[in-house]
Amino acid sequence: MSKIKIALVQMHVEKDKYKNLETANTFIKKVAQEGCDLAILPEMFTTPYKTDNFPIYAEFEGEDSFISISNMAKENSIYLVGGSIPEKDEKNLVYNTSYVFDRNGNNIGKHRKVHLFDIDVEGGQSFKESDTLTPGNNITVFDTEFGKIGLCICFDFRFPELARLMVQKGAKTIIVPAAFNMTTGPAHWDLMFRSRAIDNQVYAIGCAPSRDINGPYVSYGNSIVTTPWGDILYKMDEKEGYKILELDLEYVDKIRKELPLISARRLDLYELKEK
Ligand SMILES: NC(=O)CC(=O)C(=O)O
Repeated sequence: MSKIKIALVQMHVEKDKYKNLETANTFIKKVAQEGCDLAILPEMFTTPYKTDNFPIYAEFEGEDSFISISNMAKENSIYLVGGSIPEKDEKNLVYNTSYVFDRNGNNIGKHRKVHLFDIDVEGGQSFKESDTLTPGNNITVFDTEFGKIGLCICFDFRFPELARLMVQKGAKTIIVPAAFNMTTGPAHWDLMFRSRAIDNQVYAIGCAPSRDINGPYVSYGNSIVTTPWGDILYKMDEKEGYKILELDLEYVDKIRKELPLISARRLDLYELKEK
């Protein structure tokens, strides 16, 4: 299967977790009816993006949000990258976790954000995920009938090594539930997606919450798809909405053949390894 219809769901996130799950459900039904194969929700779509909220909204794997995302996939017979949600473990450590479900609602992927978003930009955005979150330790690639897809969360995508390791594991597409802000978004969002796409000759897909200027963290929005050639195939604005796009995965092979980068690496001189 070389063509995949993906949907970006740039939803509004509010305080009520169950209202957020309902909003996601409404969008997922709609994009499935319009023929989408795989839908993507934003980073931390069950809670306003605020460190204090994460432990309060956190759930064990298999609890309400997990079940609800799995049901959305199953009832609509689509692959679903469930943005991310705060997940807690038996030691009460909290992670920023993305779950992926197949068309039968089976959990086929899980990524815990590996690089925590700790920044302090003078005159701009400050944030410290490590106040309440613990980083994950895995590089994540999941399998579909459309081939292998890499998955990471927002700040993770700033680290070129991680994207390259996903590609070394076979990814031709990389999906990134994300939430840039009004300091880093205008400066780096497009550039980061285009850079990772060119470096790795992949489709790079970012899905963000819509912008809420009254929220504790103002999301940049602008959910995006960049091509293996580095073009922006599509970019949303800041408002709530969705977009379905067809991606041709043979285009990845074409670009990799015409402009060989992955195959032309000097592995006798340097090497990147997963530990
Ligand atoms: N929210 C993030 O993890 C990252 C982000 O906003 C940025 O890198 O900028």
